[in-house]
Amino acid sequence: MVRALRTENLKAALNERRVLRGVSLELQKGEVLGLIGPNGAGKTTLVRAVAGLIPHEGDIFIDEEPVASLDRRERARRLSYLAQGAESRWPILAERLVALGRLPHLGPFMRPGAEDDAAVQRAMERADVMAFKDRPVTRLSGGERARVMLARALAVEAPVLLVDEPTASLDPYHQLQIMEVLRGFADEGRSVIAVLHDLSLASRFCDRLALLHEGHLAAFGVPGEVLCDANLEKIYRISARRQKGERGEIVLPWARL
Ligand SMILES: Nc1ncnc2c1ncn2[C@@H]1O[C@H](COP(=O)(O)OP(=O)(O)OP(=O)(O)O)[C@@H](O)[C@H]1O
Repeated sequence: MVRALRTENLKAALNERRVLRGVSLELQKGEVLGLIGPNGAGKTTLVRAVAGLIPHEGDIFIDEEPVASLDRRERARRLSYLAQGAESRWPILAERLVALGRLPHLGPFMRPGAEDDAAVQRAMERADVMAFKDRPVTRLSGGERARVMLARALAVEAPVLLVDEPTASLDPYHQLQIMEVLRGFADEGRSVIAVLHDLSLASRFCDRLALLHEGHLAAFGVPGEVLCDANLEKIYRISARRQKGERGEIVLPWARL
């Protein structure tokens, strides 16, 4: 297995509050890694630190290169990020918004070429948003807009994709579709870190899970192990039922403890 990304003792503070307390994890090529944990555990802070959006201590490597050695454009080509609840306030047409995902590939004064157009089409087809391409994003439903924003992140065609709660506002059909899109993206040899709250989707579609709790990495491994009864009880304060799936156990949150 080849590593796509790793963090070493990653720490971050927000307004002097220590939020990440030394997280070391790694992402393999071809892997979907689910980043899970209760509200406030530090998941968004971790992906924002990896995306270079907040100051941090510790090291981040992409393809074994320290990200600190990459310029902004190169970092944006290597790592695509979809923020939690990403929105556009401007009535830009959906296709134009997706095309913004190609900006890291364009030099100053360069116009998009055939390869950029093809990447935009691929991303829109994957996210199932071709039907909205000529509509202003401000006139789409929340779930439709969320898929357009995902298409923008996919259009970068970066080796590493970071997505923060990509299924949050989607109906069950599109939740499954987006998880299949992320799976397909990784199966092509790219890598995904997805912040997820839905433990059944996480256990079904992710290769491994990183469980954050109070800024620490509480568990890291295959879903069945990370979502063991003891972790569910201690960290999530729930019990679960389990079902056999293609990749191991699928965990269905069942009762509060
Ligand atoms: N700007 C801020 N200043 C101070 N503390 C913050 C700030 N933003 C977030 N926090 C705190 O940092 C902690 C981690 O927040 P973060 O958003 O990373 O959690 P999360 O795991 O993504 O949570 P959720 O599942 O609720 O989205 C929380 O306790 C939160 O209250």
